[in-house]
Amino acid sequence: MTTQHTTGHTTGQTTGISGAEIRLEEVVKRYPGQKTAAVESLSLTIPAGEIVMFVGPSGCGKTTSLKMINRLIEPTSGTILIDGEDVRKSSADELRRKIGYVIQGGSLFPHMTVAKNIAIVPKMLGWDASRVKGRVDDLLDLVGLDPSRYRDRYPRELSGGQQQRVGVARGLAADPPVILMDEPFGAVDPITRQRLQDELLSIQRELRKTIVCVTHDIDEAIKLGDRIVILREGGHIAQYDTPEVVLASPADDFVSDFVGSGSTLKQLSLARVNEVDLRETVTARIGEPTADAVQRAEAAGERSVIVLDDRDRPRGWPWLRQLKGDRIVEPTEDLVTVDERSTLNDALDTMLTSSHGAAVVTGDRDRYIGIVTFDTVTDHMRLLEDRAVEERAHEQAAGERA
Ligand SMILES: Nc1ncnc2c1ncn2[C@@H]1O[C@H](COP(=O)(O)OP(=O)(O)OP(=O)(O)O)[C@@H](O)[C@H]1O
Repeated sequence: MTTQHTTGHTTGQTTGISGAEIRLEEVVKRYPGQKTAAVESLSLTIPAGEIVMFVGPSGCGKTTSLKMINRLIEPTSGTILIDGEDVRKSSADELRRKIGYVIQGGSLFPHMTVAKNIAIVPKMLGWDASRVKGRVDDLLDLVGLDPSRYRDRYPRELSGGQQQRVGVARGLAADPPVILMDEPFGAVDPITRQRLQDELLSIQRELRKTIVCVTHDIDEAIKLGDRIVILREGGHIAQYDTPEVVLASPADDFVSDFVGSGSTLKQLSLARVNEVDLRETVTARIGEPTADAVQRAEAAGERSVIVLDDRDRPRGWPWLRQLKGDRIVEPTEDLVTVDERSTLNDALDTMLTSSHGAAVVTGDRDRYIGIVTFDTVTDHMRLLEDRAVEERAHEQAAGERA
């Protein structure tokens, strides 16, 4: 699949970044009849290829700011530049090509199939039928839906999470350098939400778009954001920084109240699965004789095996006693995995739904890379707590000296 943006901008071509820089310069939005502006004067640079999360209390101007970028809302004054070009000078077609848009629930057209929903923008841009078809299948694959099973379904025949995946595919359809997302995962249950977030991180690792995403959820902002913009009323920036800095040194009381106390659990949201040691375990292939897999596992002292498909994707994690009745290894339906870029917090949630006290970890394109265990996470928590105690002692000693 083409991951490089090919419409003329040069940002990051050598580094694999396909996103474009976004600059807001003193952008103001005053709705008719409003006494105070919804956004008073917002200036901000969003680097190419990064995910920037907008958070803040209800009504602070997050959605207004986002929609001004693709001109769904016209700014009252100020300038917005994408890759140095003023969005006001772009035609509607150019904006569609440059900016994908994903909102809660995917907002799919109910009377159109999945394929038609995804193809809307490419068709508007005049792509020929075979290119559109190829693109739809690529995108379904990218968002983890088997094209042959899902392309001809209607939105009502999909779960909420699947609809949201199609919504993401539609946002990516014309390979735009910029994707805007408004509460994209707000309408799904926590486990699906976590999966969709993981998938977004995995897709982003591949595509390196510039993604601007509005959320109510500070944990989602910490997890997904390369940077977080915390807005207060009137679209004023309270802090704009990496999640690490926002958590470790909130700019003021407003930010620390909003972010919540720097508890160990919050710190677990900062640590990624790929930062701790993963454990190897025995794997088996779908279709191989069960006896072989059982023998390998028993020789290694394991009581279960991870079942992989022909593309190394985990498809089950049976106990050996469950396997013994079958002649060949079969997939099971209920395996929940975590992406290597997931937070330890998510891994912990996933483990709580598993009888193994561990979670299966996947990398690019959902390939199996190992397991993360409960003990590893609790060890890491202990390490963080020790560090925090040390830091407090250090600060106290410094205070006493002064
Ligand atoms: N079309 C409109 N006409 C008048 N006022 C509006 C309009 N849209 C939004 N506002 C007001 O502008 C301010 C910012 O709204 P906006 O939707 O951008 O906030 P938000 O931070 O996204 O809020 P939420 O988190 O509740 O979605 C609010 O005071 C809102 O009432």
